[in-house]
Amino acid sequence: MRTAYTADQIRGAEHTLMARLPEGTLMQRAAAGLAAVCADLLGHVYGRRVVLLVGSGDNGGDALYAGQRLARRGARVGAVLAGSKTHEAGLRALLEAGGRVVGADEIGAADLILDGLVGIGASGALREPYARLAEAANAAPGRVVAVDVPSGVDASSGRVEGAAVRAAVTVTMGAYKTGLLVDPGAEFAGRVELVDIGLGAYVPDPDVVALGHEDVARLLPRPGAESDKYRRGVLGVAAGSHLYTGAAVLAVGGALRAGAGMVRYAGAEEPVAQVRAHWPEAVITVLDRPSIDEVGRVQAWVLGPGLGTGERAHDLAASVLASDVPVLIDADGLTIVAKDRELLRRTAPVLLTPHAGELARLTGAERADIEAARLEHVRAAAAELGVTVLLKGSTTLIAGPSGQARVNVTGSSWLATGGTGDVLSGVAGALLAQGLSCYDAAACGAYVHGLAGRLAADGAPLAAADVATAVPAAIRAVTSGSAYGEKLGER
Ligand SMILES: NC(=O)C1=CN([C@@H]2O[C@H](COP(=O)(O)OP(=O)(O)OC[C@H]3O[C@@H](n4cnc5c(N)ncnc54)[C@H](O)[C@@H]3O)[C@@H](O)[C@H]2O)[C@@H](O)CC1
Ligand SMILES: [K+]
Repeated sequence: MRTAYTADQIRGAEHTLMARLPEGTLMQRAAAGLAAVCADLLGHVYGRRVVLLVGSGDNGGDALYAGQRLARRGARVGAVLAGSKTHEAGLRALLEAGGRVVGADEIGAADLILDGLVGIGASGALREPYARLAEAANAAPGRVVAVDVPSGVDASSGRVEGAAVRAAVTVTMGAYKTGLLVDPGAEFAGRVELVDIGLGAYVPDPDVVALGHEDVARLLPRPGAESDKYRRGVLGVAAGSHLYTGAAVLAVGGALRAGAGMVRYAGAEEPVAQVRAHWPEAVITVLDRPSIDEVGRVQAWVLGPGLGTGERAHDLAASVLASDVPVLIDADGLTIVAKDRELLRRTAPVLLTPHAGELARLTGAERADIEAARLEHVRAAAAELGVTVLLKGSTTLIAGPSGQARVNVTGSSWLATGGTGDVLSGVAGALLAQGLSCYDAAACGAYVHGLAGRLAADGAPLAAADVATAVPAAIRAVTSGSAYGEKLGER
């Protein structure tokens, strides 16, 4: 499990820890870790060109002391001093080790660029000359390593307003910052390396959590000796229409592959024919009227993929939501409840799985605003609607109604293709039917689905059906502890 924190949380913990240590200890620990990662990236250090972008705060101090360590090992280290002031002791240390102060024109010739412009002390968009230096680093051929946080990325939220450093690696001090895990910030951070500076015992409850293999393995339901198909969880799927038959096939496929004891599919004749052809395992009800009265007992429903948004779809949604079991609402189901919020008034749990555009329809926010501040918006929507919300995207976020939030780090850009969302609804729905809470079903579903996407893609394009096929392999990888695809920043 990775736990991440806001800048204020980190600052509080650092304050407590710093009071117990000789002055400068934490910065030396940070610099040592930073220099080690840089040396690793450089391969051999002697003679290599390193340019430090040094801001006016302690983030610049970290860069200067790391530069000192690299200079001692024979690197040619130059510092671009960007601020109105500079960490004096750090600069002295660098110069004594043979480093120099250089102009921004040297950025282009560097093998490695260390971004120490701003860290958790930043506020708002980068000012000049920082913004210009960030752009120069991005345009340069050398590897860019961000100190603590890529400058221009808000450490607490992942927001990026204006220019920001695009790092190959971010070396973060003491604990992960939320903005390194949440897009757009996560995209700028590249691979994230955590340096232990002894902060662990002093951090409060995390702002956001990213599950790992071991957490998901612990949460995933496993059939016991006494399990039969009913006890393993029966999922109802209300999806597909005469126009959109594929969504039904993919949702049912995802559910079957994710361990539902049984899937009851309820739909019109056209999607029924397709579901039957693909999944003889599914138990079918052809719906003559928009009601689930004739469908047998289920433990959870998936509602919405390819359902359409007309009157008939609305009435079917109302019938599903009138049941007393958890309901996952996706795609057209989201459009229906966005127009008729009353449908969400129910006592059994609800899990919504929108992308940013669908969330915009639900809450009335602008899509661009949601994309810019994804965590804030998913949390607000969950609190306002009193449900669990999974916001799809390059980093998928999950928020519960009382403010808890998780981020999924297994996603892959190959998953951005039609139909993968339908598979996800089936996977998460199957987990709901097996008794997981909405929050756990969403997080485990996203995790397994992301991993299945990586396995299916393996560096090449995939079709949504391939993701469903790869779900058992993903579950196997999780439960056997294989490290495949677990590293942050590998996307
Ligand atoms: N406090 C500690 O004990 C430790 C701090 N560490 C480092 O210190 C950093 C925090 O240092 P600081 O609190 O000094 O803050 P930063 O160095 O992150 O930034 C503060 C400085 O940046 C300027 N600034 C803020 N926003 C700006 C913007 N948008 N454009 C241009 N300039 C801007 C401010 O005027 C201020 O001078 C951490 O990110 C980490 O790198 C580490 O050394 C670990 C230990
Ligand atoms: K930085």
